[in-house]
Amino acid sequence: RPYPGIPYLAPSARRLWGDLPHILPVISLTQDPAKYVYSLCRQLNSPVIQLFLRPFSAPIIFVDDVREVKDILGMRTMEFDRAPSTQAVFAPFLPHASIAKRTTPEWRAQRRLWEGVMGRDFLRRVAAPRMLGCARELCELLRVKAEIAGGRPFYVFEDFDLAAFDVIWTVIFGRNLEALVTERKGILEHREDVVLPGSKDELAVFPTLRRPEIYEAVAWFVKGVEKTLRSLSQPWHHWVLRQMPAYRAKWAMKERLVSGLIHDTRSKLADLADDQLDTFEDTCAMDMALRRERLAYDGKFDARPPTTREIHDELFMFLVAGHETKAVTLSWTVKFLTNNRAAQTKLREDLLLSLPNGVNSTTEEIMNTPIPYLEATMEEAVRLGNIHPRLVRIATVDTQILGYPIPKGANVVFSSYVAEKPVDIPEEQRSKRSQQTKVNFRKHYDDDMEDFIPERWLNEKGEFDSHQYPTLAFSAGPRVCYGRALARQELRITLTLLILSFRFEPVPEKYNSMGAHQRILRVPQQCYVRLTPLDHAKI
Ligand code: HEM
Repeated sequence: RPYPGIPYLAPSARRLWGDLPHILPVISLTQDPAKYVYSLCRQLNSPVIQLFLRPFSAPIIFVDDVREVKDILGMRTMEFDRAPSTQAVFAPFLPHASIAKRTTPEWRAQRRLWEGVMGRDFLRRVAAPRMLGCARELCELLRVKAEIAGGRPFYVFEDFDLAAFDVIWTVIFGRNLEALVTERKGILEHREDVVLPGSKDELAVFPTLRRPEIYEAVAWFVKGVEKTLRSLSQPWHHWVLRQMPAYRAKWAMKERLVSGLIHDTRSKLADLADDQLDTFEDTCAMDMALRRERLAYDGKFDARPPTTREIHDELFMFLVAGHETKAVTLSWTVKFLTNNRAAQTKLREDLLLSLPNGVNSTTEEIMNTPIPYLEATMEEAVRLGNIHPRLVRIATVDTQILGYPIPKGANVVFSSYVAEKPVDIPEEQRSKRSQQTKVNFRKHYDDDMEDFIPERWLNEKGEFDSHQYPTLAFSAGPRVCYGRALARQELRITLTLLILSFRFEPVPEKYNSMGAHQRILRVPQQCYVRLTPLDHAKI
């Protein structure tokens, strides 16, 4: 039954399959499921609509208005919280991780243990050198592939994914997985198995190699989360999954590995006196969390110490949340730059001007040199890549959004895409705060928002200005993305090295779709590159 007072398509409310018959043609036309909802808001001329997506279930309320969404996520936290549907997706895989919990004092305490991990000192001192090392390895791998491909395009998403996993593994656990090095050696060993068609416009296909066991396990669990997300009965689907021998084997391996690493670190810290613990130089996120845990047990820290199970799941959550997000963002960035040659050239020129040591620049040089066009490119890629288009919440009280009544218990999906032309709303209909925060941004919309234009983030002096438009790609408020500083730093380092190491040449039209699949994230349907390695002496 529709919620009263919220617009919807009348035929959808009378049909078992609700809005699905409307959604499918739009997907085949736009190759992008998110587009249906944006267009329905315009069709119904309302920023708040309801959709019927599952038989015998309550409708889902959808809100598409950047200003109001930012205000609600940031300020109205007593009215909206983590939705049970999101909890149900993560709980079977990460039952004790903070991502699956409501915003309670217990959740806050759990988060507090990991506070320093996204702090500037840890990110610059510990994470940045490792990111630079992995970015160099990624370039080495791509150089080998480009040379073998001989000017043919090839699939690159898995290389980005492997690179992101290598980074998050070493940042979290302080050990080297060396997945990229192993992959490069494997490609060289199996060189004769690469399929090289006669035409340079056809794909070079590289053999699939064995990857580290933990990488394969995490990839398997991520697929499990995706399938659970799509299934009509999430508990039933997870029960089926748990019966599978593959699930049990991977779960047992993951349990052994992560528990072993926790145990080793606790033993390393066990002999340290309190003053030594205070000054101990952490070499990874696990060091930092377990050291803080020891101090907490010694009464030096005012939060309830999280349990070992919570620490275990939080570590695993970082592996899951912290690698595919970055690989997908990098994939979109590379696609945008491939199709915007002028932006790619300008970025390379600015990098060369700002970083005289080019690919040999240090992390300090890459991180501390202001390079406005690099910052603008990243912001624009994150905005337009739109990898997390929906933020799902439950209304915890009877409330309203833009004057539309929202009943307690309703599932509300907030759009985080800053590109659609806003539906006209009288200013007085907005919350007081959203009226006031309007001044925080120069603009909320331009007619070319569907285009990739890094310049939109530069002010008249040519400086990068993050307040040119609202941003929502990492969400907002207490449930804002926990890894955003890490993700931005890694994107900066990796993109710098990639653009200085390769020219991203145009890819044949049939391998250049800008369409997306909606999985947990909004993933490009195609992610191919055609690379010309750059000789720095000659650029
Ligand atoms: C460009 C890359 C990334 C993007 C665009 C992104 C985006 C997001 C968004 C939009 C959310 C909010 C979801 C919601 O409110 O429902 C989120 C949550 C989260 N992200 Fe990210 N993320 C990225 C990278 C990372 C990385 C690298 C990590 C970890 C190392 C991470 C860890 C998390 C965690 C733990 C949460 C859950 C926060 C909570 O408990 O509410 N993310 N991310």
